[in-house]
Amino acid sequence: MIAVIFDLDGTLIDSAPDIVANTNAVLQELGLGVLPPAQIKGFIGKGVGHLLHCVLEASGQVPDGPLHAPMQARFNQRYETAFEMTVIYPGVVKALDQLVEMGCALGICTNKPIAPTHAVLRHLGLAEYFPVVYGGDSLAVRKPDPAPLLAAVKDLGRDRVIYVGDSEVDAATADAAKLPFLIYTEGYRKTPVHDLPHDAAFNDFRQLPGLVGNLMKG
Ligand SMILES: O=C(O)COP(=O)(O)O
Ligand SMILES: [Mg+2]
Repeated sequence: MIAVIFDLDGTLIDSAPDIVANTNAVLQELGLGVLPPAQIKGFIGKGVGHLLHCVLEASGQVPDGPLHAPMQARFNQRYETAFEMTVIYPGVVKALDQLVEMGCALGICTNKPIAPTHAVLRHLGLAEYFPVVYGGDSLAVRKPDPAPLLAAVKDLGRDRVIYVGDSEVDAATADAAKLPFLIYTEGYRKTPVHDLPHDAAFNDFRQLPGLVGNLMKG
């Protein structure tokens, strides 16, 4: 039997508008100027610590200097309710229902911290699909280290597993975990798809159950 494990930001949900707003609100609280949304969006993918490192650097501050810890505390405080603008990508719910009907077990492995991950899944009505959820702070290491993904694989207890994500980090994580990888091309990736290791690419969630079905057969 098969398990399908998903990345979250840029894969199942478009959360960038809230991450951008949260970042700029914190920058303003600290008396720093706001950054362009596209620039902040480019920093998503390696967890909050890395995002704020890049934001401080782009703001002309020392990336891991004295502002980093207070900024992270403020960001995390807001993060658990920062989902007003976050939406599920089109076709995701139907695809998840179809995967469940096909007998797949579903999980999440994201670099978003676990508290806002659970909060946004509940808020969007997605929580019940995922008995196994690993966040960026669930273990001592995060993606691209394969450990959280491999822990999710172990918890789901299926003999075949596919990882689905949108980014360079997800491709590297699946590669390190030696798992088949499906890449959703409408998320926050910066690298051309053909430069990333992947088994198949899709731009519409209506394609996903068929791609999973093909990998199950192969
Ligand atoms: O929080 C991040 O940096 C990205 O989260 P993701 O792993 O769900 O894409
Ligand atoms: Mg992502």
